[in-house]
Amino acid sequence: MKKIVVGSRGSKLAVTQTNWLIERLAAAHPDIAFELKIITTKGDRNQHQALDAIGDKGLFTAELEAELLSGEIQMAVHSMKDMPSALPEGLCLTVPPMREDPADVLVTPHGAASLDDLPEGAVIGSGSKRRVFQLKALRPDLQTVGIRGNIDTRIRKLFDEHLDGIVLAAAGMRRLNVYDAADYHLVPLLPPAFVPAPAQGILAVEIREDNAEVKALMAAISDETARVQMAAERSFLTALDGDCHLPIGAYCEAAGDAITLYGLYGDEAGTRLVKGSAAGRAADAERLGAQLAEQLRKALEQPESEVEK
Ligand SMILES: NCc1[nH]cc(CCC(=O)O)c1CC(=O)O
Repeated sequence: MKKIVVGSRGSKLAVTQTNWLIERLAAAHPDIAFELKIITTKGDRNQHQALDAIGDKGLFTAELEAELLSGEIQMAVHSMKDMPSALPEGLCLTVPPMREDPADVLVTPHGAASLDDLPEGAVIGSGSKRRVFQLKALRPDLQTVGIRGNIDTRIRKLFDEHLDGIVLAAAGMRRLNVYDAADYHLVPLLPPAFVPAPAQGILAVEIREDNAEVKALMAAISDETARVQMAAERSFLTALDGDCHLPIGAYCEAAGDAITLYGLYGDEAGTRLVKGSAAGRAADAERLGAQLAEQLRKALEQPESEVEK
């Protein structure tokens, strides 16, 4: 029986979503054995350092990419939103499988029904500039504290550190089956009002460019809408040369062939944050991303631009 080795980081989320993908591939290709291989990355070994402090690109991907290039694994699975915008020579992404929930979600111990229900001066845990600056634009009285660790750790810190809330990706919570729980409450922060990270909820399947065989295997479980959304959102990110030091968000709404891309861009200090949108056709997804990026880059340079409410 032919064997395909699928590489993944060892975090609970990474393993869960890689197994999700393997199950789908195995169902579509019963004659092939798909095998999980866990690979530790530099990002996994530096759990307690702030991401900003480590800060190099490919923190969670470099070791997997080395094993793709050497042929030890044939596929590497990541969260698309953690993928650097440029891939190493010789590697590419396949068309992705169906997208999970793209929204962010505020997790609270109080049972707040909306952001407005949070107490005055509430303390929210998040280390993401995109999340923090958007929250403060909506509720300027909110305080924020940095928080790191995997999803379970962050949920534990919500209680241990007596926070009023944390912001997580709905996708990760749903994949780990912790979206519904008795001891906390959820306030979905829905796009386009609250803009998620580019490609949040989409899985990246990275392969060698010359491996037509695995590319063809992925075709059986690929999703055209996710492909178009990924093209538009990632093109926006790439055009802004985005890294995690800047607040950058993008969400592409797709209704058949008609797409609308929503973007968020700001400066490092969060003193300026601009939002905008551009509409077009699915075939123009990449061009739309680059065009919206240019529009927002210019808007941010205008002295009168300010934090949007
Ligand atoms: N930054 C970590 C990370 N990378 C991917 C996800 C969730 C899954 C996804 O967005 O696809 C998360 C957790 C989070 O942001 O809450």
